[in-house]
Amino acid sequence: MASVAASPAFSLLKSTGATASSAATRARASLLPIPSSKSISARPLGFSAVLDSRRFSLHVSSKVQSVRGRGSRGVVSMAKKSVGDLTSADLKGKKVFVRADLNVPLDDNQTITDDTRIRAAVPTIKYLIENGAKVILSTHLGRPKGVTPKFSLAPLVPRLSELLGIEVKKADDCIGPEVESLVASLPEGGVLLLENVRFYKEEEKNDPEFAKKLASLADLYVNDAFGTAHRAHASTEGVTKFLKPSVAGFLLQKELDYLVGAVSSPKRPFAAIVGGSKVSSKIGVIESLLEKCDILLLGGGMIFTFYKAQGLSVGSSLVEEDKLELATSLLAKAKAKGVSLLLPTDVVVADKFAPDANSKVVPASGIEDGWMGLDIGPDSIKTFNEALDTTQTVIWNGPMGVFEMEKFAAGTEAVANKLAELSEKGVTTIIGGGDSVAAVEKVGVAGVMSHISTGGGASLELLEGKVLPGVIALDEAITVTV
Ligand SMILES: Nc1ncnc2c1ncn2[C@@H]1O[C@H](COP(=O)(O)OP(=O)(O)OP(=O)(O)O)[C@@H](O)[C@H]1O
Ligand SMILES: O=C(O)[C@H](O)COP(=O)(O)O
Repeated sequence: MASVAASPAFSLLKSTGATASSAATRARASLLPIPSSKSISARPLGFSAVLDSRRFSLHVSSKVQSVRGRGSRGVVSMAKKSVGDLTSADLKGKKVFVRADLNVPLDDNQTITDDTRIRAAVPTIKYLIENGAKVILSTHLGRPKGVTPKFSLAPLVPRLSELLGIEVKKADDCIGPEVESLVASLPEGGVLLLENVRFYKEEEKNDPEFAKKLASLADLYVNDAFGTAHRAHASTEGVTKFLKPSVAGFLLQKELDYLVGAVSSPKRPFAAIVGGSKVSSKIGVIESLLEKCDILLLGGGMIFTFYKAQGLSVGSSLVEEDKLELATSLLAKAKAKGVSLLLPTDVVVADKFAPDANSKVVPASGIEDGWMGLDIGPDSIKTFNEALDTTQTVIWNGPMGVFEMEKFAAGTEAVANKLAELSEKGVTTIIGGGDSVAAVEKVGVAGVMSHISTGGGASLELLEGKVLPGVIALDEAITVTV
């Protein structure tokens, strides 16, 4: 077999074995849905190939679906390079700049109220520690304007240390002599947490000089900050120009695997559930999913724009008057594409937007003046459940109603419970960030879903089919072996 190196990634891929039992392959295998089709067509970056599907894993970049595999026609591998492609030979003693998204919520006492993002960052950091790297960990917290004590990363240190099982050191800055000396004394397997990178306005400006200073601390770069991958900032994008290799962390890879991979090559039937407040904030997502899904279930505040576009009365429900034509065109598009688009047939209406409002269930055609729809009704839940029962892949973004108020939470909770039930039966269930994640957590079924995104804005942009700057900047891993 002759090997053709198609990018600088080749030597690393070759050393770890593109299809062998590398940590990368193992990590991906545990995360990935195995495509069911016999042959897979990949069209990445002007390169296309058809593989036999005897032995492969599937992973993706934000721009392309990639396939890594060995078939009778050889090996083709196209993806963003992953931290798992780096072995201890690549990592031992190396200073690795890891950009994570540890932007966690803190209460007034500076106590972390949800550590999901810290836990999600652990696999990459542990992998680096175990392979003898010196980890220089960077993140933002909040949206500070300059140095702001309440946005210091100090409250994160104890939880990070606990989860990693080592004492994490913290710097009081993210660049400069003090940081450099702390990096110099960092042992192999040690972790140094840099102070909030957004204390410098240069971060969000993606200032090249600032990026260069960050990069000068390390030998190579790992981006695991999926939640911030839609931002072209110095620590997410700028540094890649100065650090090679620049690779994806396990979390970033997993998010891409699900939000692009499983959505682009779903086990079918594939259903998308889209809710939330306004159709205007979900146009891109709906349009993109209409290209891929078999069933589209709509809920949340946006349905009233669709109702009104169909000539129904919506009382004082949320309506975007300037999106009526758009709603009509989305319905037509679904029909033209053969997508089964289901709008709720009944709704829970209230006489005011308040937890103690009077409420009742009415058919979609029966919303009276003075009443507003705040949840989908029981008939709709039944119809949605029946539709979901036929599926093999489901992605959900946006609540079905005002789930923050108990009276209007039934629709959202029903979807969360249905997805949990399906997940346990082997259906791939993906929760695409934002309030749907909060709903799944509230119902207590987060643990059974196939994937819960750690990104709000980033997951929306990915579902809209946008290229994320923090991903596209990473090294390609393209190998062709014939
Ligand atoms: N019928 C409704 N009327 C008014 N608001 C609604 C209705 N249904 C849901 N909402 C509200 O929509 C909000 C969520 O909408 P949003 O578009 O932010 O969805 P999301 O999933 O959180 O998206 P993102 O990922 O962008 O955060 C919730 O606060 C919920 O109360
Ligand atoms: O919480 C988030 O969505 C990410 O951490 C990105 O934060 P930002 O919206 O402040 O860039």
